[in-house]
Amino acid sequence: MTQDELKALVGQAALQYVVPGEIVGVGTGSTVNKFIDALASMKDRIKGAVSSSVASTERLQALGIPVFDSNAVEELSVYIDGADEIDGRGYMIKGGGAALTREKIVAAQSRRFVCIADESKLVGTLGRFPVPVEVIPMATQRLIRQFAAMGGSAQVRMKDGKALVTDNGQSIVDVSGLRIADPLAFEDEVSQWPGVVTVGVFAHQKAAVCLLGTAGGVRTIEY
Ligand SMILES: O=C[C@H](O)[C@H](O)[C@H](O)COP(=O)(O)O
Repeated sequence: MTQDELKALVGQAALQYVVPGEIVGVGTGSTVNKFIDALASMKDRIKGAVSSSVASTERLQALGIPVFDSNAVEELSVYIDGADEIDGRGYMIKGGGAALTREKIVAAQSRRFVCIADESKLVGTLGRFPVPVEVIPMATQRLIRQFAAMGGSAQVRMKDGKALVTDNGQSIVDVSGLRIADPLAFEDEVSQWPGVVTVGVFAHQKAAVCLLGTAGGVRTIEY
């Protein structure tokens, strides 16, 4: 099976976690796009979605799925999203699609995070994928130096020759060369640095379940 087929497989499998009659939290990315397409088949049985990005909102609305503001909803039963890496404890790196801040917000208002990923995303220790960090642009260079001091190499993410601008009007730095043995401590530390909006390590908002797409089918991992 191709990676795209594995993504479609887990996108479809995630439907079993959607609670009929409720609003579902929806992440961002190529795997979630498969989930959104599958969700269209049950759009008449759900109230709608809270979305984590402009891109997902547009896709949901194009399929006729109502999108609610996160402030209009107190708690969601389930949040479904992909990951750039997930480890054996359900800790993740996210933000390869630059949507990490809104993803963390919607994950935080959800009781259960269901991660959908193809098997290439499963790692022993987080850090092979450069950690995305959303930052306030005026803090970028100082933060790059702070990451260097902890052994990382941070680069501003570019798009069309300019610093990428997130849905929230901020920048992203991608930090490579880190080995994140203690994701909770890493998230806690970096989140406190002035100028950091969101660090793309999801330890406090970790996955409760991972639906992993493998050549042998969907493997369900509960944490
Ligand atoms: O910002 C993007 C998100 O964190 C995505 O969930 C993550 O990058 C995985 O995306 P994909 O399913 O495209 O690999």
